[in-house]
Amino acid sequence: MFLQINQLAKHYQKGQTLITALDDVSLNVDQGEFIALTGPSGSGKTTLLNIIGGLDVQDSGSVLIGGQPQIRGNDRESSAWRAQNVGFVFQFSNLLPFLTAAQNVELPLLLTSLSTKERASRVSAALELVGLAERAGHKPAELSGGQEQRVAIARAFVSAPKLMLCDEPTGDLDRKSAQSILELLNTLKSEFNKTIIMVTHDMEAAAATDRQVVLDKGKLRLAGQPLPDGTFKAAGVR
Ligand SMILES: Nc1ncnc2c1ncn2[C@@H]1O[C@H](COP(=O)(O)OP(=O)(O)OP(=O)(O)O)[C@@H](O)[C@H]1O
Repeated sequence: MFLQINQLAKHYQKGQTLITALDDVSLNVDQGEFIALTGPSGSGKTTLLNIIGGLDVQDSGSVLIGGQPQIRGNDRESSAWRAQNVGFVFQFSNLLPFLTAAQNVELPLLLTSLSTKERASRVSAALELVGLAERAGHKPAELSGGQEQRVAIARAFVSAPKLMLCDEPTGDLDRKSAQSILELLNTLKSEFNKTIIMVTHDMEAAAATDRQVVLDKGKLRLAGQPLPDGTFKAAGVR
């Protein structure tokens, strides 16, 4: 089992109120699985994604990636751990506007010991993979929304993480661009054996994955095989 999430709980204190963001969440994910994480607004999806990726800390419970606990924090060691293990893709591409596509993709590699030449070769391979080799020298403002998201995926992929965590990656895109992003994520899964967890409100996007997991008020409710009409067949949470 590649990703093991055991009995996670997370609360936030907001004034006098204690908010339960995650309540006893357990989930196992195989290497090479593409999972959709769905559920109403405020159900804990982003909290779960951030805890898996080491950006947030749970109150209790554990997360093992490849059998190892995460290294958390904001220091160099935890940033390097994240670059090697987890690739993040967000709803908005968060590319740095003053850097070219290639320079944006290179960013996570600056934390590694790779040489300039090795970095350049990884960056071109990643841009090639997302179909944007010819746009390497373009700045984000010169790219379409879908292209920007492809660059963001190349940036998440370039450091060769086994796990890709995507928070509404198609949320800001038109249907056609969204479709091509979903195809790209499926390529990362099938050709590179990446494990992908994608938060989405879009049932069509969820149906493009292997399995849906639903959060409701911080509890994992159901997991099942998505059907083409966007509904899913209930199944036990593994
Ligand atoms: N930093 C924080 N401080 C206080 N409460 C928070 C914080 N982050 C999240 N929450 C609360 O925790 C709950 C879960 O939030 P989370 O962002 O994980 O939900 P979500 O399912 O991703 O929502 P959405 O679909 O709207 O993005 C919500 O009630 C939210 O208000």
